[in-house]
Amino acid sequence: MTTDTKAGAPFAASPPLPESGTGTPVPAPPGGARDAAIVTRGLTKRFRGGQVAVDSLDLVVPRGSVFGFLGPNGSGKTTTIRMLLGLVTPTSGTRELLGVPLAEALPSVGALVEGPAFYPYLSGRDNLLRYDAADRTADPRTARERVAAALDRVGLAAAAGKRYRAYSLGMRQRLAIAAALLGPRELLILDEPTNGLDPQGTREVRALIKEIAAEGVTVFVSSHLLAEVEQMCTHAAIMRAGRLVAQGSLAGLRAGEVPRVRVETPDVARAARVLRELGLMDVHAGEGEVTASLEDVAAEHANAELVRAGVAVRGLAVVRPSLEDVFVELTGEGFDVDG
Ligand SMILES: Nc1ncnc2c1ncn2[C@@H]1O[C@H](COP(=O)(O)OP(=O)(O)OP(=O)(O)O)[C@@H](O)[C@H]1O
Repeated sequence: MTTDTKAGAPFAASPPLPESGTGTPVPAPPGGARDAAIVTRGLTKRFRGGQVAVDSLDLVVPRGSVFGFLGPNGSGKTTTIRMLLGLVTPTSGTRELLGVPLAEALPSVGALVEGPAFYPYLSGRDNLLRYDAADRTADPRTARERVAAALDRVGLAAAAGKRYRAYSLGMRQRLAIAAALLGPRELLILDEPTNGLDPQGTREVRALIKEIAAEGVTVFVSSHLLAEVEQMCTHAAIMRAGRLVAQGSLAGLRAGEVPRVRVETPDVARAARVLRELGLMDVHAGEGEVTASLEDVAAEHANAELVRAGVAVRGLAVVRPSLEDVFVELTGEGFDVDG
């Protein structure tokens, strides 16, 4: 996904046109899908060359969640998002947004897929006015109010009259999100919204996503950054090579992983022996520290036993599993991106 200026390019693509509908609404599967903002069933996209970009995807995105759609580059995130928005026709399977057929839902869905191309010499406000004018469902008489509200919502009210080219990367991306928020939205779908941003811009966009979610909008956001999803999201789905590896709340995803204890000590050999004797598993003795899987042993009990055995404990910490641990556990592979 890119969000950049294409000087002289024709004005940005208008908001996605509704498809003719997806047929019968998908019946709610068990597990709260009735309250879902997005439900897909067997959603599949096979491109003409035979490449299966998305393979039988069953996704349930709870309303009110900030849902991280996580996967390495090429794992099928953008293709899924394009299918959700009716920009790509699925080869098979169904998708339902906001509990109604796609055409009905799309006016309540804001999206940032390929970032809109803004004119560098126009102000943020004028760019949004042009963007709004391209939406044939929007009432031109209320365009100014809509644009002002969207700019205010992303914190650009004070910079509304500034030319786009003077905007920082973060401001540019916030303007793109403002474009997705021109109407009243229940669901916001963002494809890699922090991609290509500097650290400041990334912080701005992450903070904005949290604010929008706090107002009750469900946010579905794709990312190839594990750390980003951990910081920003309440729920996540993990994709790998077009397939869904896992989905759920972050707490639920991590729950299958046993926490580890890390003991800082000069007596690594003795500490490792004590921990093994206590029943801790997967004990690793390193330079000045021992780590082990806690299993059912309470950390304070392990600490007391170490001290009783005469181990000099300099520090002891319980390390909660990360999403990366979950990913590695599920796939046997590392997540091939940096944080
Ligand atoms: N129009 C297309 N024709 C053929 N293959 C495609 C097309 N679009 C995507 N693909 C392939 O489908 C797979 C999934 O791509 P997709 O862009 O959905 O992944 P992604 O997770 O969004 O990755 P990225 O973050 O790199 O865009 C990739 O192997 C890609 O090369």
